[in-house]
Amino acid sequence: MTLFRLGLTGSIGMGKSTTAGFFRAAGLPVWDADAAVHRLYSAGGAAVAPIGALLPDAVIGGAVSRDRLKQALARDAKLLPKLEHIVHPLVAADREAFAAKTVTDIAVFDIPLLFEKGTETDMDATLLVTAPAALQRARVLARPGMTEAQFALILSRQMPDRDKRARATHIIETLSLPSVESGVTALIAYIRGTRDA
Ligand SMILES: CC(C)(COP(=O)(O)OP(=O)(O)OC[C@H]1O[C@@H](n2cnc3c(N)ncnc32)[C@H](O)[C@@H]1O)[C@@H](O)C(=O)NCCC(=O)NCCS
Ligand SMILES: Nc1ncnc2c1ncn2[C@@H]1O[C@H](COP(=O)(O)OP(=O)(O)OP(=O)(O)O)[C@@H](O)[C@H]1O
Repeated sequence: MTLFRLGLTGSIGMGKSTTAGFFRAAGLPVWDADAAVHRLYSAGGAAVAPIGALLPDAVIGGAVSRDRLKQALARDAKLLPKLEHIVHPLVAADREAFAAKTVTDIAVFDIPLLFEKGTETDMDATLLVTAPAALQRARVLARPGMTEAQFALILSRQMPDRDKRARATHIIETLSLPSVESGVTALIAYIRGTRDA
Protein backbone atom coordinates (compact mmCIF):
# COMPACT_ATOMS: atom_id res chain seq x y z
CA MET A 1 0.00 0.00 0.00
CA THR A 2 1.38 3.42 -0.85
CA LEU A 3 2.09 5.83 1.99
CA PHE A 4 -0.77 8.18 2.91
CA ARG A 5 0.64 11.65 3.57
CA LEU A 6 -1.24 13.78 6.08
CA GLY A 7 -0.09 17.41 6.20
CA LEU A 8 -0.48 18.94 9.67
CA THR A 9 -0.55 22.71 9.98
CA GLY A 10 -1.90 25.61 12.00
CA SER A 11 -0.95 29.14 12.97
CA ILE A 12 1.29 30.05 15.91
CA GLY A 13 0.18 28.52 19.21
CA MET A 14 -2.70 26.54 17.69
CA GLY A 15 -1.25 23.22 18.88
CA LYS A 16 0.72 21.63 16.03
CA SER A 17 3.45 20.16 18.23
CA THR A 18 0.97 18.91 20.83
CA THR A 19 -1.21 17.29 18.17
CA ALA A 20 1.84 15.77 16.45
CA GLY A 21 2.63 14.14 19.81
CA PHE A 22 -0.73 12.34 19.76
CA PHE A 23 -0.02 10.98 16.26
CA ARG A 24 3.37 9.72 17.48
CA ALA A 25 1.72 8.13 20.51
CA ALA A 26 -0.68 6.38 18.10
CA GLY A 27 2.35 4.86 16.35
CA LEU A 28 2.54 7.07 13.28
CA PRO A 29 5.85 8.64 12.22
CA VAL A 30 5.91 12.45 12.15
CA TRP A 31 8.24 14.53 9.96
CA ASP A 32 8.81 18.05 11.30
CA ALA A 33 9.65 20.79 8.76
CA ASP A 34 11.12 23.14 11.39
CA ALA A 35 13.38 20.38 12.70
CA ALA A 36 14.51 19.63 9.14
CA VAL A 37 15.52 23.30 8.63
CA HIS A 38 17.43 23.21 11.94
CA ARG A 39 19.33 20.09 10.76
CA LEU A 40 20.11 21.71 7.40
CA TYR A 41 21.45 24.86 9.12
CA SER A 42 23.56 23.01 11.72
CA ALA A 43 27.26 22.19 11.30
CA GLY A 44 27.60 19.69 8.47
CA GLY A 45 24.06 20.46 7.22
CA ALA A 46 23.45 20.68 3.47
CA ALA A 47 22.27 24.33 3.57
CA VAL A 48 25.45 25.71 5.18
CA ALA A 49 27.64 25.89 2.05
CA PRO A 50 25.04 27.41 -0.34
CA ILE A 51 23.87 29.95 2.27
CA GLY A 52 27.53 30.80 2.99
CA ALA A 53 28.06 31.42 -0.74
CA LEU A 54 25.06 33.79 -0.78
CA LEU A 55 25.76 35.47 2.57
CA PRO A 56 29.22 34.76 4.03
CA ASP A 57 28.36 36.67 7.24
CA ALA A 58 25.47 34.30 7.99
CA VAL A 59 27.74 31.32 8.70
CA ILE A 60 29.42 31.21 12.11
CA GLY A 61 31.47 28.22 13.26
CA GLY A 62 30.31 26.08 10.35
CA ALA A 63 26.59 26.58 11.03
CA VAL A 64 23.99 29.04 9.74
CA SER A 65 23.24 31.76 12.30
CA ARG A 66 19.49 32.43 12.36
CA ASP A 67 20.13 35.80 14.03
CA ARG A 68 22.47 36.85 11.23
CA LEU A 69 19.97 35.60 8.66
CA LYS A 70 17.19 37.62 10.29
CA GLN A 71 19.37 40.74 10.31
CA ALA A 72 20.15 40.27 6.61
CA LEU A 73 16.48 39.62 5.77
CA ALA A 74 15.51 42.83 7.59
CA ARG A 75 18.01 44.80 5.47
CA ASP A 76 17.16 43.29 2.08
CA ALA A 77 13.61 42.45 0.99
CA LYS A 78 14.90 40.53 -2.05
CA LEU A 79 16.81 38.06 0.09
CA LEU A 80 13.94 35.80 1.23
CA PRO A 81 13.15 34.37 -2.24
CA LYS A 82 16.87 33.67 -2.75
CA LEU A 83 17.05 31.92 0.62
CA GLU A 84 13.91 29.92 -0.14
CA HIS A 85 15.41 28.91 -3.50
CA ILE A 86 18.23 27.25 -1.54
CA VAL A 87 16.31 25.92 1.45
CA HIS A 88 13.04 24.61 -0.01
CA PRO A 89 14.53 21.96 -2.37
CA LEU A 90 16.73 20.70 0.52
CA VAL A 91 13.70 20.52 2.82
CA ALA A 92 11.74 18.65 0.11
CA ALA A 93 14.64 16.18 -0.30
CA ASP A 94 14.76 15.59 3.48
CA ARG A 95 10.99 14.96 3.45
CA GLU A 96 11.22 12.49 0.56
CA ALA A 97 14.10 10.60 2.23
CA PHE A 98 11.90 10.28 5.33
CA ALA A 99 8.92 9.10 3.25
CA ALA A 100 11.08 6.56 1.40
CA LYS A 101 12.14 4.83 4.62
CA THR A 102 8.67 4.93 6.22
CA VAL A 103 6.98 1.53 6.52
CA THR A 104 3.64 2.54 8.11
CA ASP A 105 0.43 3.12 6.12
CA ILE A 106 0.14 6.79 7.16
CA ALA A 107 2.78 9.43 7.94
CA VAL A 108 2.23 12.92 9.32
CA PHE A 109 4.08 15.96 7.96
CA ASP A 110 4.13 18.86 10.44
CA ILE A 111 4.57 21.90 8.17
CA PRO A 112 3.84 25.37 9.62
CA LEU A 113 3.78 27.05 6.16
CA LEU A 114 1.88 24.19 4.43
CA PHE A 115 -0.73 26.43 2.80
CA GLU A 116 1.43 29.57 2.51
CA LYS A 117 3.99 27.71 0.38
CA GLY A 118 1.56 25.47 -1.54
CA THR A 119 3.05 22.23 -0.13
CA GLU A 120 -0.46 20.83 0.38
CA THR A 121 -0.34 19.64 -3.24
CA ASP A 122 2.25 17.03 -2.12
CA MET A 123 -0.14 15.71 0.56
CA ASP A 124 -3.08 13.26 0.34
CA ALA A 125 -5.03 15.25 2.93
CA THR A 126 -4.47 18.17 5.27
CA LEU A 127 -5.28 18.64 8.95
CA LEU A 128 -5.61 22.13 10.37
CA VAL A 129 -5.32 22.58 14.12
CA THR A 130 -7.10 25.68 15.30
CA ALA A 131 -8.57 27.35 18.38
CA PRO A 132 -10.53 30.51 19.16
CA ALA A 133 -8.40 33.64 18.70
CA ALA A 134 -8.58 34.47 22.41
CA LEU A 135 -7.20 31.05 23.37
CA GLN A 136 -4.43 31.30 20.76
CA ARG A 137 -3.50 34.72 22.09
CA ALA A 138 -3.42 33.58 25.73
CA ARG A 139 -1.22 30.59 24.83
CA VAL A 140 1.27 32.60 22.82
CA LEU A 141 1.53 35.50 25.29
CA ALA A 142 2.20 32.99 28.09
CA ARG A 143 5.52 32.11 26.40
CA PRO A 144 8.59 33.64 28.02
CA GLY A 145 9.83 36.68 26.11
CA MET A 146 6.75 36.98 23.87
CA THR A 147 5.33 40.48 23.50
CA GLU A 148 2.04 41.81 22.09
CA ALA A 149 4.00 43.50 19.28
CA GLN A 150 5.87 40.35 18.34
CA PHE A 151 2.67 38.29 18.35
CA ALA A 152 0.94 40.88 16.13
CA LEU A 153 3.89 40.84 13.71
CA ILE A 154 3.95 37.02 13.44
CA LEU A 155 0.16 36.90 12.94
CA SER A 156 0.34 39.55 10.20
CA ARG A 157 2.82 37.36 8.31
CA GLN A 158 0.77 34.16 8.51
CA MET A 159 -2.24 33.27 6.38
CA PRO A 160 -5.38 34.12 8.44
CA ASP A 161 -6.87 31.15 10.29
CA ARG A 162 -10.20 31.51 8.42
CA ASP A 163 -8.39 31.07 5.07
CA LYS A 164 -6.62 27.98 6.38
CA ARG A 165 -9.97 26.59 7.58
CA ALA A 166 -11.36 27.02 4.06
CA ARG A 167 -8.44 25.05 2.57
CA ALA A 168 -8.11 22.21 5.07
CA THR A 169 -9.48 18.70 4.48
CA HIS A 170 -9.85 18.10 8.24
CA ILE A 171 -9.98 20.43 11.24
CA ILE A 172 -9.33 19.71 14.92
CA GLU A 173 -10.10 22.35 17.56
CA THR A 174 -7.37 22.13 20.19
CA LEU A 175 -9.63 23.04 23.11
CA SER A 176 -8.49 20.29 25.44
CA LEU A 177 -5.97 17.46 25.40
CA PRO A 178 -8.55 14.61 25.66
CA SER A 179 -10.65 16.06 22.82
CA VAL A 180 -7.58 16.29 20.56
CA GLU A 181 -6.51 12.76 21.45
CA SER A 182 -9.93 11.41 20.45
CA GLY A 183 -9.96 13.61 17.32
CA VAL A 184 -6.61 12.11 16.27
CA THR A 185 -7.82 8.55 16.95
CA ALA A 186 -11.01 9.19 14.94
CA LEU A 187 -9.10 10.73 12.04
CA ILE A 188 -6.66 7.82 11.79
CA ALA A 189 -9.61 5.38 11.79
CA TYR A 190 -11.40 7.48 9.15
CA ILE A 191 -8.35 7.56 6.84
CA ARG A 192 -7.83 3.80 7.26
CA GLY A 193 -11.54 3.22 6.57
CA THR A 194 -11.52 5.25 3.36
CA ARG A 195 -8.42 3.39 2.15
CA ASP A 196 -9.88 -0.04 2.86
CA ALA A 197 -13.19 0.82 1.18
C1 LIG B 1 13.91 33.60 8.85
C2 LIG B 1 14.46 32.57 9.83
C3 LIG B 1 15.96 32.65 9.90
C4 LIG B 1 13.85 32.85 11.24
O1 LIG B 1 14.24 31.84 12.14
P1 LIG B 1 13.64 31.79 13.64
O2 LIG B 1 14.30 30.62 14.32
O3 LIG B 1 13.82 33.11 14.29
O4 LIG B 1 12.09 31.58 13.52
P2 LIG B 1 11.16 30.48 12.80
O5 LIG B 1 11.93 29.67 11.82
O6 LIG B 1 10.39 29.76 13.85
O7 LIG B 1 10.18 31.43 11.97
C5 LIG B 1 9.40 32.44 12.63
C6 LIG B 1 8.20 32.77 11.78
O8 LIG B 1 8.64 33.30 10.52
C7 LIG B 1 7.82 32.84 9.48
N1 LIG B 1 8.66 32.36 8.36
C8 LIG B 1 9.78 31.60 8.38
N2 LIG B 1 10.22 31.33 7.15
C9 LIG B 1 9.35 31.94 6.31
C10 LIG B 1 9.24 32.04 4.90
N3 LIG B 1 10.12 31.44 4.07
N4 LIG B 1 8.19 32.75 4.40
C11 LIG B 1 7.29 33.34 5.20
N5 LIG B 1 7.34 33.29 6.55
C12 LIG B 1 8.35 32.61 7.08
C13 LIG B 1 6.98 31.70 10.03
O9 LIG B 1 5.63 32.10 10.01
C14 LIG B 1 7.39 31.53 11.45
O10 LIG B 1 6.30 31.42 12.33
C15 LIG B 1 14.06 31.13 9.38
O11 LIG B 1 12.67 30.94 9.52
C16 LIG B 1 14.46 30.84 7.95
O12 LIG B 1 15.62 30.61 7.68
N6 LIG B 1 13.47 30.85 7.02
C17 LIG B 1 13.76 30.59 5.63
C18 LIG B 1 13.64 29.12 5.33
C19 LIG B 1 12.20 28.72 5.23
O13 LIG B 1 11.51 29.04 4.26
N7 LIG B 1 11.70 28.02 6.26
C20 LIG B 1 10.32 27.65 6.30
C21 LIG B 1 10.08 26.17 6.28
S1 LIG B 1 10.50 25.40 4.75
N1 LIG C 1 -5.35 20.42 22.93
C1 LIG C 1 -4.79 21.26 23.78
N2 LIG C 1 -5.33 21.45 25.01
C2 LIG C 1 -4.77 22.31 25.88
N3 LIG C 1 -3.64 23.01 25.63
C3 LIG C 1 -3.06 22.85 24.45
C4 LIG C 1 -3.60 21.97 23.46
N4 LIG C 1 -2.79 22.03 22.35
C5 LIG C 1 -1.82 22.89 22.64
N5 LIG C 1 -1.96 23.40 23.89
C6 LIG C 1 -1.07 24.37 24.54
O1 LIG C 1 -0.95 25.48 23.65
C7 LIG C 1 0.40 25.92 23.56
C8 LIG C 1 0.86 25.87 22.10
O2 LIG C 1 0.83 24.53 21.66
P1 LIG C 1 1.92 23.97 20.62
O3 LIG C 1 3.31 24.31 21.07
O4 LIG C 1 1.57 22.54 20.38
O5 LIG C 1 1.55 24.86 19.35
P2 LIG C 1 2.26 25.03 17.95
O6 LIG C 1 1.17 25.19 16.94
O7 LIG C 1 3.21 23.89 17.73
O8 LIG C 1 3.01 26.39 18.14
P3 LIG C 1 4.09 27.13 17.22
O9 LIG C 1 3.45 27.42 15.91
O10 LIG C 1 4.40 28.36 17.96
O11 LIG C 1 5.27 26.20 17.11
C9 LIG C 1 1.21 25.02 24.50
O12 LIG C 1 1.36 25.70 25.72
C10 LIG C 1 0.33 23.79 24.67
O13 LIG C 1 0.52 23.19 25.92
